[in-house]
Amino acid sequence: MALVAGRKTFAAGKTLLLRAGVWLGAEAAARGGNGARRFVSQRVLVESDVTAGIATIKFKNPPVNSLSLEFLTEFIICLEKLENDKTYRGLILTSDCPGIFSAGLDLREMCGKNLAHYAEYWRAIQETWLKLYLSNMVLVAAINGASPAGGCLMALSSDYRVLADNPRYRIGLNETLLGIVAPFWFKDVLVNTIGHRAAEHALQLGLLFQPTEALQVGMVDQVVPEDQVQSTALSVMTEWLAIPDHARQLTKSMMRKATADNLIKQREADIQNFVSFVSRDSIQKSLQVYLEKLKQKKH
Ligand SMILES: CC/C=C\C/C=C\C/C=C\C/C=C/C(=O)SCCNC(=O)CCNC(=O)[C@H](O)C(C)(C)COP(=O)(O)OP(=O)(O)OC[C@H]1O[C@@H](n2cnc3c(N)ncnc32)[C@H](O)[C@@H]1OP(=O)(O)O
Repeated sequence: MALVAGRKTFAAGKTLLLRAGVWLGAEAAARGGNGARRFVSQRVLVESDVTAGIATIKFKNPPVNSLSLEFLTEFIICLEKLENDKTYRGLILTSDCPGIFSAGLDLREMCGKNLAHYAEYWRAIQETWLKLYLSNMVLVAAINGASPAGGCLMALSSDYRVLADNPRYRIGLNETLLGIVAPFWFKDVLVNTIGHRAAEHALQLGLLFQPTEALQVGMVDQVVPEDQVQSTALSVMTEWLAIPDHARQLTKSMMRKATADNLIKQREADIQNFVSFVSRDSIQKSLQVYLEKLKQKKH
């Protein structure tokens, strides 16, 4: 097992420092005789079935799988490894944290930090989304927990969404409830999924949908009993993998390219927008109040 601290080159010639020890010697991990491999990194678990060509990424960033910079760094590396390894044609995204798919962006990365940090963080968010949204693999989200904001975006960026039937597992882009605004590319992905009118309604009110509502509005494709989420994701994956890759990939690209290009052509401006927005005193105050409310909820 090799622990490395290095540099990861991102688009636009920028680099993201790998702060965390990240395990890159994945292939050396336990490799069963049945074609099963298990990659391990600190915050991202990758299990794979080589024979079927299917990998499963389990988010493992307790307590709530927030998208911290360290988590995103590991996640991007895992995604790249899978994308570049032609063994894998399908990827299931799910969570290792009971009851939470992902709490979305890590609010601590957006509070009380300097401008360079906000820029670095936002670039990692953009990179994660572009890699997910444009993946050549079939992506199925097995949503086994709450999925607000950035967590919802990860699910929406998949090709198919299976949500556990538990009223506590709400999903949606709730940014306005935090006093912030969903970026235009979050909005674009929501519009592509549920249509303009429903997206406008959901975004303005920051709606978090319960499973039956999410199914009704088209935010997820299937709602199943909690203990059937993984098996359903797997059988959906098998169906999708029956389609010839080249035809499916070109079709996916045809459907998604314009949305991704919209961000790609203005990545730097989008970073600057985020930095100037999030560093405003009023926004910092809103985020701090929201974080404080989350903390006090327990007491
Ligand atoms: C002009 C516009 C230009 C540019 C755009 C600008 C800005 C917009 C930018 C970005 C868009 C933002 C996207 C986001 O994703 S923001 C994050 C939104 N997420 C949420 O609202 C979820 C908040 N969390 C919850 O609702 C609950 O925690 C949850 C349902 C996920 C789980 O509930 P549970 O009861 O199981 O746990 P808690 O006790 O609430 O939490 C445990 C622990 O974790 C901390 N926590 C929770 N969520 C976050 C988070 N997102 N980031 C950081 N920390 C989080 C929580 O405070 C608790 O901490 P502690 O008390 O210390 O244990």
